[in-house]
Amino acid sequence: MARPLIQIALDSLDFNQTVGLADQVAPYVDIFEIGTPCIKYNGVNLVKELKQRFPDKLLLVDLKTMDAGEYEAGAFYAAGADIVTVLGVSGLATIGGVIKAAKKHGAEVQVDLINVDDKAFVAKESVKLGAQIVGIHTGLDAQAAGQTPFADLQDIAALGLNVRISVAGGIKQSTVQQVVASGATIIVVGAAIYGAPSPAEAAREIRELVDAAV
Ligand SMILES: O=C(CO)[C@H](O)[C@H](O)COP(=O)(O)O
Repeated sequence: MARPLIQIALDSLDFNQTVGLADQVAPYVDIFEIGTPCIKYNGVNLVKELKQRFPDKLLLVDLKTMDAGEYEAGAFYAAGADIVTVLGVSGLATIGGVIKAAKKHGAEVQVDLINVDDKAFVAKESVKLGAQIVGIHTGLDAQAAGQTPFADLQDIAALGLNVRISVAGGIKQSTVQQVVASGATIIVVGAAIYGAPSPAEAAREIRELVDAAV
């Protein structure tokens, strides 16, 4: 099994706090995710700053695009994004537009299955269109209502699609090995790292647990 990648969700609105957190956890993570509220607040300048400071990290911009896929995503790929997210609920035309923009920049696309009813259908069609990653995602509001991503992860992994599977939604030390065993190859962690007394220590623990699970 290839070593799963760890993605830190940088979900603060504050530019300097975001860069500071990235700096603290950099030794333990593979992907910096600029979270949706953060990218809306800070825009392309933050993409450029993180790319310049951390050229060896993958940079995911969590646009959660809903329309105008090629146009919206293009600017973020041009600024340095390696991966941009598009919503599965947006429809295949929008997903296809983001894939077109990604191809122009030699970059990748993650289709976020958050709130998609027929996740298997959208995952299969996204792979046919050329998406490299599908995201199983229980959002922050759904987490607050008690939902988790675990059952959906198992269902999508069981399809055996030729695609990387990302999982997000309250993943923490006690669940990280379970999601690796279920087939996730990108493990997204936000609050369990940035909300910890020592984010660097929390990220180090997650790294050790993920590596031990392979
Ligand atoms: O994309 C997000 C919310 O829409 C979050 O960044 C993602 O859920 C990861 O954060 P956490 O680990 O705190 O759930």
